[in-house]
Amino acid sequence: MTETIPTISDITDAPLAARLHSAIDNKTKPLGALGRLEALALRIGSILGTENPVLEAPQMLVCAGDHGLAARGVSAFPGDVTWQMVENFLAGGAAVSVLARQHGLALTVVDCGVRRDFQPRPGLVSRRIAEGTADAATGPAMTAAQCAQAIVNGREVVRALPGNALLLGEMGIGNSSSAALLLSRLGGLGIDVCIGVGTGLDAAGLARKREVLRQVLALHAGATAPLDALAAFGGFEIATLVGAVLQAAEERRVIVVDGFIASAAVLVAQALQPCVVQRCVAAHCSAEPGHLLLLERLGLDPLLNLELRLGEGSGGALAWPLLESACRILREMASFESAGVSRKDA
Ligand SMILES: O=C(O)c1ccc[n+]([C@@H]2O[C@H](COP(=O)([O-])O)[C@@H](O)[C@H]2O)c1
Ligand SMILES: Cc1cc2nc[nH]c2cc1C
Repeated sequence: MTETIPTISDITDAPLAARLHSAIDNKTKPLGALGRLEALALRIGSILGTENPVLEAPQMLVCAGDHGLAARGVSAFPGDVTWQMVENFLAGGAAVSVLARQHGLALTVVDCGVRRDFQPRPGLVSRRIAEGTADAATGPAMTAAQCAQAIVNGREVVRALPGNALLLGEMGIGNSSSAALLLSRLGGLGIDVCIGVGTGLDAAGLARKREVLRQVLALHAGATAPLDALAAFGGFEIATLVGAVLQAAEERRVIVVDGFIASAAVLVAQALQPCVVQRCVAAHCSAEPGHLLLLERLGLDPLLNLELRLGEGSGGALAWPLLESACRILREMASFESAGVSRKDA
């Protein structure tokens, strides 16, 4: 049986980091001229434990689930959009479907608890906990047992996937509320700065979301431990992603973090096992205002700032070519010595 929380080791390796630094500095370019791509190359080399990293069989994992809280009008869209978008992912028409195809990312969609049954088909993995979470405004979104099961599910799904890179994606109407609540509780921030328009609330909708989330936070004042907060605020797709992050970290895969909601899953995983973040690359900074605050708490610098607020893993897919370029720079760029290029005058 899979344990819920694995121990994630510290992968700090000073001699390897020094070799990577010197390999990057000896490439045919002025010192530091490849900017943040150099830090990215260093990070990927450190995660994969080599000066010649090759990203293999990258996996885009989109976890989907419904939220009881969505019935309280905290989203601009109806809950049915969760299952409709799962169909769209599988039919190949969603943004993440298009971008995953473009970049050669294998797409797996996990039904973690969508309020609708799906016909089995390739690319869909069924790991349903229930037909959506309970309403977090009246009690915990999930039980401790459901939360633990969702984490184990995420671990098992990733364990069965090939490759050494995992891109995180999610879908769930109402899940920007879960992410805001998790950030507030685990990040020690007032709820107001953690809330944004999500799928596009108007001013009245945003005011309603603020009011609902203040009440939810107060109802679960005692849920301060990471797993208690996760169970209180949901959702199933976030808990499944927590398991996916823990498993990928244990296997030393490169973890590409998407927007606000995927990052909230990493925040929970970090609270459980701080070293998971060593394996993470932040793809982008979402337009959802809490995301920047969340990334600061993770200590991650986002690669892109395209004002995305879509989720699905779309930002991870867009950032993917940068990770591939960083690896190619390490593997294929000539050094001053090998190319016979003169160094800077002393
Ligand atoms: O990832 C983000 O930064 C992001 C920001 C805003 C919205 N989303 C997506 O929109 C949904 C959540 O928004 P909401 O308004 O329903 O809470 C969910 O399906 C997410 O994938 C995602
Ligand atoms: C259409 C739509 C697509 C999405 N993809 C991720 N979250 C979403 C929310 C909506 C509403």
